[in-house]
Amino acid sequence: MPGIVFPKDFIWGCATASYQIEGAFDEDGKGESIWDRFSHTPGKILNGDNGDVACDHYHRYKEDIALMKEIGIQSYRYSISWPRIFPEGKGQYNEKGLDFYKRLTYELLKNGIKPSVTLYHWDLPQKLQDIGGWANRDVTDYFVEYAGLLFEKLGDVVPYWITQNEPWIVAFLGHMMGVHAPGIKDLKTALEVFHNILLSHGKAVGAYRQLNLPGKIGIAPNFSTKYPASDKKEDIEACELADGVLNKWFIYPVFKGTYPEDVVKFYRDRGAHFDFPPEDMKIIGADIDFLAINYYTSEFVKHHPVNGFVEINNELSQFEKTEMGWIIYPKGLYDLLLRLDNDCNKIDIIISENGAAFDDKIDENGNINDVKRMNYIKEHLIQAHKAIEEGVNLKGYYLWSLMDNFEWSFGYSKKFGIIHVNRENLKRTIKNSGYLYRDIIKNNGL
Ligand SMILES: OC[C@H]1NNC[C@@H](O)[C@@H]1O
Repeated sequence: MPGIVFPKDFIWGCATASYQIEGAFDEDGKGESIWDRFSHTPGKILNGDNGDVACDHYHRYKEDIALMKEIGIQSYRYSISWPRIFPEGKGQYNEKGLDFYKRLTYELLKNGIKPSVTLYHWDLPQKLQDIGGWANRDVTDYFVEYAGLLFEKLGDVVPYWITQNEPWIVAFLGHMMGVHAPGIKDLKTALEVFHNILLSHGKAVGAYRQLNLPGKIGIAPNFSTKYPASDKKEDIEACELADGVLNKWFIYPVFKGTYPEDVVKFYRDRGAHFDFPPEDMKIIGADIDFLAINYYTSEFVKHHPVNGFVEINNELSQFEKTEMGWIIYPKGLYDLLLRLDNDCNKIDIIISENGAAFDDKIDENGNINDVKRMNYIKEHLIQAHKAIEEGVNLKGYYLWSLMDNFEWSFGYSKKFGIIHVNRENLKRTIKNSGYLYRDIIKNNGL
């Protein structure tokens, strides 16, 4: 493979999220989050794991930033824990909580690492869940109050802001499947939550614009590319529906001012319809500076007589899978990038998450030769580069994740890090994938 070189100003980053790495779940005035509540509820998380300590990043952030510097990370995507800032979700803010993020942000800047801040990565203050959570439209205004404080306190030094992480996961895993916090299982609630999260995003973008800040603001949906399992008409239609439920359900409201009609009908036919003021769509469609995409895998789709579609990756033995059971399908990233370039008016795109969980082995010398993760990274970067050559405005890549961390309902059993974290003593060890990433960054390519 001839040397692949990315554009000279391409951003090489890595990503984490507050609940997954910080720990200090009740320290310095932090309020309870819905993930504190969920992970403290017996039976919700594998092995009874929780984020009480996590990777103790709250206390070890300087050590972690030193590791980022050793690898050469140019930008660090982290999320802010809303209940650390507003323990009750609104009202009086917690100076000590804000101080942690000031210290973290300035330590990054001191080390020449660009901060990329995600305002919401799932840890809603429990007090807001107690009044309905994201299904309560008032929470969109409390989100703007929270975002506004951070814009005011950090907006002059943080160049990249992401309003919401994976609205679809929050809405459907948290409010329809019940496998994420707050553990609700109701389709209508999930649809209301999804809408309110997009509404909160649009309102926060509006607030950001009012302040004339020097940075850029976007949103980070999760996408996966859908392929029909056969060229049968019924499978092609099923694939269209699956693409609508996940991908179009985000793209249409944010970029086309409406929800996709076929999917609205799909939900209405299942007794779930939600109403909202039509002027919401203008707010949701606020102009953003970049689209941040989280891509891990793709799905092959078949017709299903009752549900309309079924995803059949579990039956596909021809693809290697990660520890999450997700097929490794790098071309899905290329196809997604070309599609988004077309559907989203050639907007600047950042890959805000891409990575893989594997069952890493530590050798007798304490080294971790995680070849599968190294191959995953290389293969996806090759596809990303192909998309750039096709004219896609891809501006950066944030690897998920900097370190092994709390993988939601799977607890600490699934490891995505390029840095290993010993669960006994929290010792950090850079894996061979971390050294590979160091070389990729140094060479600005493969
Ligand atoms: O499953 C891997 C990642 N996916 N996107 C959201 C993150 O919080 C997850 O750890």
